[in-house]
Amino acid sequence: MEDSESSTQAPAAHHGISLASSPVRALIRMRRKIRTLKKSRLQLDLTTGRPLDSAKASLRRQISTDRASLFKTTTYEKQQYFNFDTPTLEKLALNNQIRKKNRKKSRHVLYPGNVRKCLPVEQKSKAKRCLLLFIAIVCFQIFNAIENLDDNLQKYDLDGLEKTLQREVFGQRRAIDKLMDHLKDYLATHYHNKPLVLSFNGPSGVGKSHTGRLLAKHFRSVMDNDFVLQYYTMHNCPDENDVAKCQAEVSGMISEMISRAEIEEKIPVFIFDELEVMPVALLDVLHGYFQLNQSNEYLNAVYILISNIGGNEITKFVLQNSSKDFVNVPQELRHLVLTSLRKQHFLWDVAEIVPFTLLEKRHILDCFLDELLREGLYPDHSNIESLAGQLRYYTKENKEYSITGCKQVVAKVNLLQPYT
Ligand SMILES: Nc1ncnc2c1ncn2[C@@H]1O[C@H](COP(=O)(O)OP(=O)(O)OP(=O)(O)O)[C@@H](O)[C@H]1O
Repeated sequence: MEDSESSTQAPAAHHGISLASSPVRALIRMRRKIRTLKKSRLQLDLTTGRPLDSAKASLRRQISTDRASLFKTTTYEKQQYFNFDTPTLEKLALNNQIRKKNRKKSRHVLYPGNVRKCLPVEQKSKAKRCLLLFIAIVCFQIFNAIENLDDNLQKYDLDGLEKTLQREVFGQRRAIDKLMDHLKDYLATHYHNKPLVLSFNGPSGVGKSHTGRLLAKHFRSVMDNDFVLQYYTMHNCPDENDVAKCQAEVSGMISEMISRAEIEEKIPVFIFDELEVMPVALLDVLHGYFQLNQSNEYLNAVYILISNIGGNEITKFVLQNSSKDFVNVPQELRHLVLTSLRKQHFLWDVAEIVPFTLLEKRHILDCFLDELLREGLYPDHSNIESLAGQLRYYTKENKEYSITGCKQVVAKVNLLQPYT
């Protein structure tokens, strides 16, 4: 009855299935076969009861075959029409391999297979260009600033000055180094927030005024004989009763020179010597120019204050530490000198101390040799030795330090008869 039912339904079903895909048709057939097999198995059971196992086995085989064919149709072979070909083991293995290969390949594929592979075209960024331009401008500005610093140092020929001082000032290497460091730092730029105030201190005859004279000569030569003031207290203001006049003179000279220097973008150099005898009223005037609350042009100036104040402290310190070789001026010595300077006036509070130390006998020999040559005399070594032997020395740790420095050298040489 079912058969007849299925045969009557077949055209309608067939019509529906024809629209469906082959896997659906395969499923329907499988269902039908299973039903038929079940039916025949039941019939056998009822009649003999024996071939149940073989019927089961054949049923399983049939189902697995159908499943395999179904799998093959849906997954492995893209056939247009379904068939009942049973796939062999080799075929299945081959299919597995193909599937694995396809999977592997699919992992690497980043581009569709039917188009050319090429890298995306890089877009030129405007921001990047602007950044590069900005970096170039900054580099140029830095380079320009460095060039300007060099320009300023060249303008004052500080290398030339250093060489002159090293050649003509004996036994004061540390003082010269310190002085040059300050000058190079300050004169590298034109605009400053404070004036440079340097104080030369040391015992008599060790080269403080000598160095001041060399500085004045140098800056006069590089600044067209202008913007350098040399002030000797005993010469320019010998009478204490004339202090008010001296004050007005000093103020006038400083202000006038600063105004002219500002127009030419130059830094004036003021050298004041013999400050140990300078009246306090005049020291007050100088102190006024070292203040920070002045108009800008007054902050661009170099002041050099020369005195033998603190000379005794330096002599004591050198004799006590004769065995030590200091690379820099010790802080302790600076403090000693500053203490005795403050007793005189507080204008040294803002000053950088440059201590000039005692000269050794070998430096005195250099002074004699230099002076003899200057005077056009024959530099006989035994003559120099005997002249240097006439001076007085402190003896400490096998070293001889001149008590009067090179101060008497000129006088001794002047007594010599010219060589004929
Ligand atoms: N270190 C030195 N190198 C070369 N020459 C020197 C040195 N010290 C002194 N002289 C010579 O001695 C002379 C006197 O020195 P200078 O006037 O510099 O002494 P000073 O240290 O200023 O002493 P004072 O405080 O007594 O004035 C100078 O003209 C110079 O010729």
